[in-house]
Amino acid sequence: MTQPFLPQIASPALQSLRFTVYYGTIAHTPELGRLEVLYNTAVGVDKAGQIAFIQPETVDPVQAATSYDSSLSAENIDVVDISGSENQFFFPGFIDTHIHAPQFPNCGIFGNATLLDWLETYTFPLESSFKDLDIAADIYAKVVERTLANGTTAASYYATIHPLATNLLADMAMMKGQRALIGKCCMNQNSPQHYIETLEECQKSTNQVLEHIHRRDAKGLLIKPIITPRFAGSCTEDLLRWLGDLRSKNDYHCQTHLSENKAEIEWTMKLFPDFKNYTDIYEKTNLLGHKTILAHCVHLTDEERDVIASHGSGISHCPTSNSSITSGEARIRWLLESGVNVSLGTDCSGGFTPSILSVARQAHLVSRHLVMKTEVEAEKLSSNDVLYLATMGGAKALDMADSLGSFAVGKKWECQMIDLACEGSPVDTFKYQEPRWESSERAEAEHRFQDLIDKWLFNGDDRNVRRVYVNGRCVVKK
Ligand SMILES: O=c1[nH]c(=O)c2nc[nH]c2[nH]1
Ligand SMILES: [Zn+2]
Repeated sequence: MTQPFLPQIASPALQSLRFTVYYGTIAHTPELGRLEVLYNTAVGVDKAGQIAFIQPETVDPVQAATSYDSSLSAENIDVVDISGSENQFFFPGFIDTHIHAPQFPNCGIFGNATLLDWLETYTFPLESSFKDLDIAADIYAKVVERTLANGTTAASYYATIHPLATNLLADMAMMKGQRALIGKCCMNQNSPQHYIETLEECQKSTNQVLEHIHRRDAKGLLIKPIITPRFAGSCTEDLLRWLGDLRSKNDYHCQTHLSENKAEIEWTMKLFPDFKNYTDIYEKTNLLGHKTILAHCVHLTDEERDVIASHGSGISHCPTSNSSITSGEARIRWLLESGVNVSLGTDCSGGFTPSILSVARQAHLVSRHLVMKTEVEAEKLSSNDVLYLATMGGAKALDMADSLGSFAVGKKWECQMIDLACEGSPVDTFKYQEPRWESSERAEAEHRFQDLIDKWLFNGDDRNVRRVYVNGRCVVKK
């Protein structure tokens, strides 16, 4: 069958690039709980958007570039210099591993609902309107713009059941320069009559979306498909098996919801009585792999956690959603300690905010609520823990830890330039708020910076995100 003509999209994240040196403070959380800050650092970024060198404590960024490669000179490189400001720094882009793009208009609208009635009352009516491509184009443009403006350089999106609207979401991410996994939502049972597919329709539309994304970005430079059964309750066993086999044959990413709410678990086990537990449904239908992202996981048993760990699947922790629709508190330390990788998801619109910074803040607070119940102090997550989940944790969940999540030679320059003292900044910084107890200048500087990071986490927002870089290119400039 000949394919219809597909016009090219010029993505700002794939435009040609000169060798660029970024110069100033860089900060990241390369390991759980550890903040590393490098001052007066020159980071060389090559034409492919990859980090070529990182040279801390440098006085001359051009010289750093020419000593890396003698064919470079001041004329053929660009320098972005933020070294003059104590309140500006580069930080890895946020990675949102669970977001429902079509639910964006409902952010903040959830009343007193809990999961199953929330789906019926708020979510399915909105999602079903995406058969209208004008509505889809409008909302998908906004969600990509809004998440990028909040420093989200990569996102794993759920779309709706509609293949054409899902293709539009892929195009929108590409056009605006956001790295994205795009999932056509699959559901063939327990859904409203006007918002459901048969098994055959779902197979056909899933293939239509896979084909579109492969044609749009054959090498997966920016966008990739992700197999997306909504959750067990909305899929028959034969659909789950078909999707599981598709996933494993092609080594595709996969995403779904797991163990979010107690009523949901009870209902799911009634629908699938031959399975041991909720996780077993996904394991037996071949949906668990190292590129599978499981959202929520609030009420897992030890046995389920171990099965997830054995498959290397990642978890998307969605604490704003879990608080809003009263699902519970996921035990993140318990998951991390068993070797399960955890990342963060906004889960718009179960979650009310498109900002991963806000979600990180909520993850920090929810861990304290857990401690108030369990009295196990070790369950508390630190600022550096939650920033790790927002960046490196996300990179691992997307199976992109080799290229995203922190600053290292060979990784992509995919980050945000944060300014805590920009005009209109919600963060107040005080000159006299100096560290009080340090024995060395370096320790003093590190504490001062940790304070700044904490203030950013708790008081910052998108106003502090001044530039966003994806694949080495600036895609947001405010
Ligand atoms: O947070 C959630 N959002 C959803 O859209 C959904 N669908 C099934 N389960 C879900 N959970
Ligand atoms: Zn969700």
